[in-house]
Amino acid sequence: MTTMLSATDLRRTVKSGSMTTDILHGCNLELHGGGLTAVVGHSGSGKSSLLMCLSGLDEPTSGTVTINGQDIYRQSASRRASMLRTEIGFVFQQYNLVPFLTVEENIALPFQLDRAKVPRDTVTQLIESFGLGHRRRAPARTLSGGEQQRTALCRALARRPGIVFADEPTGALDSQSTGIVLHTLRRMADEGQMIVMVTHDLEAAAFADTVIVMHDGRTVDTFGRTTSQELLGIMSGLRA
Ligand SMILES: Nc1ncnc2c1ncn2[C@@H]1O[C@H](COP(=O)(O)OP(=O)(O)OP(=O)(O)O)[C@@H](O)[C@H]1O
Repeated sequence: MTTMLSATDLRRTVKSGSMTTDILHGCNLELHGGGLTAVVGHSGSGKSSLLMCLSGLDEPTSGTVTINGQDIYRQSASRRASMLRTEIGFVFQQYNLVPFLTVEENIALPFQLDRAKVPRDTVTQLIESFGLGHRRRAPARTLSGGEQQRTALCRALARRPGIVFADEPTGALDSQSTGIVLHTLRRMADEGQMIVMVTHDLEAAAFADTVIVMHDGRTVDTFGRTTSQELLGIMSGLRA
């Protein structure tokens, strides 16, 4: 089954003392099937907040998020937890690796916690695709930031969840590693994996099938494949 993701009129308000801040106020999207989607927007426009709401990690104040027609915030806590484990993968800006486990062991860990068989061939293919073959037996605490980021991507993708959400997946990478990651994400999307990434890098967004533009807590536009130059023009038209 190809995964479908939709969000309708998502709003997220946070309260701190007597202060109320609307960080999302009107986000809508509809994505069908696999493919790579990029969420772009100026700093503070709400990209990471949107990703947290879409992925089931932060309940919106109002609005709905559906995955394959199921409203994820209207499920029981145990059902939502199970959806998070089986249907959704997330790569955070902090990579959340276990420092004393190796690259391979970190990727295998979610399977072991679920008492599931580790798909060794998939793990090996991912490690090679993301250029980590020479570091596979290195403990995570010895990895560079970019290597940690790529290990976290492998860990999320190894389970082949319906959707992988990634917050700035190339944020800590040099240009060579950025190229490896984007080409690998592009290939996986072509093979049917749905990937939704937040990025401030318009060159990275140009790899996506769909580009969602955020501004001031709202999704303001959606484009098909586009170039970084076109995106630069669109972004400069938005008030920073
Ligand atoms: N828990 C919170 N409490 C108060 N304000 C918050 C909270 N979370 C986010 N914000 C504010 O909401 C706005 C959107 O934040 P968010 O991190 O989603 O933006 P972003 O587009 O991902 O930014 P960046 O590109 O800089 O990472 C920012 O102004 C941020 O300071």
